[in-house]
Amino acid sequence: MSEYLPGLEGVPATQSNISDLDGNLGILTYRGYPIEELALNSTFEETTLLLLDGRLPTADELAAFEKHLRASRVVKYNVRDIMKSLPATGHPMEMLQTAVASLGMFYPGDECLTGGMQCQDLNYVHNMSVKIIARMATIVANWEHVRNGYDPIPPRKDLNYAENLLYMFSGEDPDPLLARIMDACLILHAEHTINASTFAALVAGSTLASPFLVVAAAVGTLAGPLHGGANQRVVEMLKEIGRPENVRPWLEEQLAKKAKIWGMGHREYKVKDPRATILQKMMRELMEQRGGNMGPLFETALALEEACEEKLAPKGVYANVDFYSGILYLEMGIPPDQFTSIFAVARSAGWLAHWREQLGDNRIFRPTQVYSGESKRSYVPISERHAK
Ligand SMILES: CC(=O)SCCNC(=O)CCNC(=O)[C@H](O)C(C)(C)COP(=O)(O)OP(=O)(O)OC[C@H]1O[C@@H](n2cnc3c(N)ncnc32)[C@H](O)[C@@H]1OP(=O)(O)O
Ligand SMILES: O=C([O-])CC(=O)C(=O)O
Repeated sequence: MSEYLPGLEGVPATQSNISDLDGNLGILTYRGYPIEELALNSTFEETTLLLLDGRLPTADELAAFEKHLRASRVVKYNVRDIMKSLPATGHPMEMLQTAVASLGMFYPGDECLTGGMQCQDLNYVHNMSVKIIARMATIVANWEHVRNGYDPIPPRKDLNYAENLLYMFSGEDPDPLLARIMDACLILHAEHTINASTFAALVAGSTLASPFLVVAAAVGTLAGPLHGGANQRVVEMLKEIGRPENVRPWLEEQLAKKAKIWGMGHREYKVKDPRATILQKMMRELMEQRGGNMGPLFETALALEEACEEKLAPKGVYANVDFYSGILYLEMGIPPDQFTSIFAVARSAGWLAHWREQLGDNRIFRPTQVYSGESKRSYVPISERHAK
């Protein structure tokens, strides 16, 4: 019998050439390029094409891709009507999963199947990927207005992906610095090897489900607080702590209760997540640009990270990507329950790159289990059963 490893820790579930990480050194690369270089020099559009195609595009290729993305932003009014019918009190990730799945209903067909085999049509795979990645931002930003009883703000073709995302939230021309920070955030969140949501996407993709359902499966998986949903919890936690001087007694109490410290810990990293280092630096630079006052949330986060290092570093638990992202999103006017949706917008690039890779050499995911239930027994008529 094979050994059961809870959470599949250390079990290779796929072979991929999209991204790689070294959890002991805190190194993350997309297609071989260090994340620090991409965050500094690339754009979300260019990084997306890198993830999808495997190489950095030429200027012409990038321009054509950007044009295609810009032309694909509008969401059909039927999808907006579905969104309008959803309760405003629901979580934005539930709306996002519903809306992405419903998008697929407008593009029916069995293009994923070629004579019962996986899709070999790279044009179809690329076009569907562009459709989904472009519309993710529109759906997420539209929801902000729909749930507040307003008409959504239509996308603009003259703005890049990050600028347009911020514009669709606020209705105002985005601040160039905040737009550049959002662009870097999207790059940092675009891909991360075989995390839980990417695994969910692969499992769905391996059944030859449509790309809309692949992404819907991944959105649902990202939503949980042990994964992407942690970014919302981090800001709620920092607000609860309130001030840096409250950190230590609060932390003692949480650890005594064996409670989770949101934004801390990672299955793969045994050092600080390199993305958290970049996000923290961006937050510091933003605050310095604004006169040097770090603000209570950021100061509390810095104090909490320092206190956690004493208590949790011996277990290899350090800040992960979700620890500083939310504080940055707040500065951009994004409400906390939309933080994970912004993560999903970015990660759609990685999910679809993995979908394409999976289709290239597909075999359905069907692992085995270690059965731990009763051995064979005979059915008991209801009249002969007794409460225990
Ligand atoms: C984008 C992302 O998904 S990044 C991750 C976002 N998630 C979070 O921030 C939620 C908080 N973190 C966690 O729950 C975990 O660290 C996970 C889910 C990320 C990783 O889980 P696992 O790899 O299964 O680690 P596991 O839960 O076994 O933790 C190992 C040890 O570190 C401790 N630990 C791990 N994370 C934390 C934390 N955030 N707070 C307190 N203790 C922690 C565990 O209690 C455990 O201690 P023990 O050995 O004394 O029992
Ligand atoms: O890799 C993981 O398990 C979670 C993570 O950091 C991500 O998906 O970005």
